[in-house]
Amino acid sequence: MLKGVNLYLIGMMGAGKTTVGRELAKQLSYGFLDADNVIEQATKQSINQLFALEGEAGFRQIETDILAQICAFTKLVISTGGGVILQQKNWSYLRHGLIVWLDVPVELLYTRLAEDTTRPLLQDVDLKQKLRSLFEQRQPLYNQADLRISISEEETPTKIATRVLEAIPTVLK
Ligand SMILES: Nc1ncnc2c1ncn2[C@@H]1O[C@H](COP(=O)(O)OP(=O)(O)O)[C@@H](O)[C@H]1O
Ligand SMILES: O=C(O)C1=C[C@@H](OP(=O)(O)O)[C@@H](O)[C@H](O)C1
Ligand SMILES: [Mg+2]
Repeated sequence: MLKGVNLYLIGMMGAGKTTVGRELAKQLSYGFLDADNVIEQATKQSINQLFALEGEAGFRQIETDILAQICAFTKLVISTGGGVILQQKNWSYLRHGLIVWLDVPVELLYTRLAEDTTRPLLQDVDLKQKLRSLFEQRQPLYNQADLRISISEEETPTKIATRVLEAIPTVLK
């Protein structure tokens, strides 16, 4: 159906990009890459360490460099980090493939991320407030995806992956 074209998952932290991406790759018989994971392997640093060492700006540069390399490959599901949409340049890489936005309400993100310590932007802040403000800033950018999958209440990753696959034919030219 996709003829080898890559599928890029975008959306807020906690939307399930990493979890659903793995499942989608299985269902599509595609390879799977999580961009944050590739960054961690390439730099031998955790995302937390990278933010501490390089700042967010340094992390964004690495993220762009990694995306530039990943997009040269085909037959991949790529789960991006939630902030990938912030850099205009990244869109030129994402547009090599089909871009799917997992749109999950802040309330649900909050319940998923309340105990999380792996996302530097969410530490030592009012979590709900921070998620709200990030969503407000980023929503217009996520909205540039080819496909939006709205997840209003908890569904299994398998179910969500199936919904994505069912929706893809509606946006293929
Ligand atoms: N469909 C789902 N149902 C229940 N929990 C989920 C679902 N998708 C993700 N999660 C959980 O939410 C958290 C964030 O998921 P993750 O895939 O890391 O999101 P992202 O990569 O978009 O930040 C994880 O603890 C994960 O297990
Ligand atoms: O939204 C963001 O700015 C970020 C999202 C994270 O990935 P997930 O979206 O997979 O949590 C990770 O790239 C980093 O902590 C920054
Ligand atoms: Mg992730």
